[in-house]
Amino acid sequence: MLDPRTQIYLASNSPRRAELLTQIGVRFARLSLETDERRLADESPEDYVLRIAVEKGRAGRDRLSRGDLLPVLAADTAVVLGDSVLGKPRDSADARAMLAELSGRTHRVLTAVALMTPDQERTALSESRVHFREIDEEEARRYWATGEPADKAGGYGIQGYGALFVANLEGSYSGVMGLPLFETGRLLLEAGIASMAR
Ligand SMILES: Cc1cn([C@H]2C[C@H](O)[C@@H](COP(=O)(O)OP(=O)(O)OP(=O)(O)O)O2)c(=O)[nH]c1=O
Repeated sequence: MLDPRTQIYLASNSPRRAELLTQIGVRFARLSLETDERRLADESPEDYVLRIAVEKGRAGRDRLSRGDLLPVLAADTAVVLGDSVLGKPRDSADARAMLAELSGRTHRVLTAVALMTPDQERTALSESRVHFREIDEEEARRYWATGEPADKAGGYGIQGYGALFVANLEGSYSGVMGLPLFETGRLLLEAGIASMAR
């Protein structure tokens, strides 16, 4: 049974998104999702993450029973290097190739947030720039063995061992981790949902 104090649904399987939403004191229930995350030909990285976040939000809303009017929040994160968008690594070789590409360079992390209310779809986009120090093959191998890269866009987690690679971050730490809290709090407020619940 749904706790009557629940404010929104979080349409996400990501434990990080749940952790971040808890951080700002929003009372939520989770909806799990299966989403096709393929990028369309000629789709910009910005359009791509926004489209996927909206699709996740709509899929979540479609799962609600009739008459359930609680808003649905969803997000999508991509690591962008030049023209390429790095998703989650397929395997060890893919993950090590991603780290080799990111090594010693600056990449962007885009996270789109979508908030679906019965009468409106609101979106926000967070962009961060992350500079990695150089990472050698041996370290990339050890990093894969920790299990951390497997389920993360770009094959790293800034909130974990991945912090060791981040020489500089310009933007939103929570956005890189998967849910930009400033933008999320603003969207929630626009929809009349208060954070900082105790
Ligand atoms: C870059 C980076 C990504 N990530 C994670 C956040 C997201 O969970 C994941 C990006 O994949 P997403 O497809 O955005 O999300 P997801 O499939 O994990 O979850 P959902 O059910 O909401 O679709 O990478 C980190 O945890 N730390 C990081 O530093």
